[in-house]
Amino acid sequence: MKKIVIAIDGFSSCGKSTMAKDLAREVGYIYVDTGAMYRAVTLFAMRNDVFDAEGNIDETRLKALLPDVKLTFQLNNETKLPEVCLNGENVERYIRTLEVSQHVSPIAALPFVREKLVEQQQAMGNEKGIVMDGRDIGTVVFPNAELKIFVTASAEIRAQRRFKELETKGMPADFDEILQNVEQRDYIDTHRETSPLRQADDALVLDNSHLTITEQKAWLMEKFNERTQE
Ligand SMILES: Nc1ncnc2c1ncn2[C@@H]1O[C@H](COP(=O)(O)OP(=O)(O)O)[C@@H](O)[C@H]1O
Ligand SMILES: Nc1ccn([C@@H]2O[C@H](COP(=O)(O)OP(=O)(O)O)[C@@H](O)[C@H]2O)c(=O)n1
Repeated sequence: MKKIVIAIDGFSSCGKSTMAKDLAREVGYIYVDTGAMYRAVTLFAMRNDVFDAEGNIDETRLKALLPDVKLTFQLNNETKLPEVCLNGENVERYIRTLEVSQHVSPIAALPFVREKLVEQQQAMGNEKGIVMDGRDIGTVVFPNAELKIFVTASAEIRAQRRFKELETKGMPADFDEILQNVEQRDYIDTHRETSPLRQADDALVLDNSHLTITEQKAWLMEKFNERTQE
């Protein structure tokens, strides 16, 4: 069967990585969470005094430090999923906090940050057989991807899903704060100048507001089978 590239984009917290991971596991493809890469750079910026007390970014400082940032992925033996490492340190458990979520979109809007990460993402897709999720995968990273999905769901439903997830992970947060963060990131991600979040013209749209994880998995599997058998 021919190997393809699958690009999954969409709004924050709508289930992109859940779908992407499920499919990759099922068909034996590599899964890449590009949001984790932007989150890791954000964690690096937070640890290295790139933000001032008001949350403004010292771009000159970040630009100077960025060549020292090395992102790699390490397979978790239990979950069999790749986890992001920042200069060799597995930072998976630090990058999903609300604090990182509150700083990530302005960092991801910086062209010099995107340039570095997009280059690494494109190199990972050279051999195909990859499922990548993010905001600009079908539009910028892999404009020729054989299968492009654009996922969406209402902001309230997305915030509820994230709320439940943080609670389960033992990182409880305020629902209104999560909702505000989801809406704020959607705004920044869709309005930034470089590679804004938008649906690729040839993407299939999935509103999964009222789909279960099992239903969305089956939907994606069907699309995958169609594309690989064409
Ligand atoms: N269809 C669905 N119904 C209910 N919860 C879902 C669904 N899809 C994903 N989730 C849950 O929503 C949360 C966010 O999903 P995730 O895949 O991390 O979203 P994204 O990658 O788009 O940010 C996770 O806790 C996940 O288990
Ligand atoms: N390809 C990508 C992936 C993420 N991002 C940025 O990184 C942030 C975090 O991405 P994520 O996928 O982890 O976000 P969630 O939807 O999982 O909360 C997004 O809000 C975007 O600002 C991006 O700009 N481009």
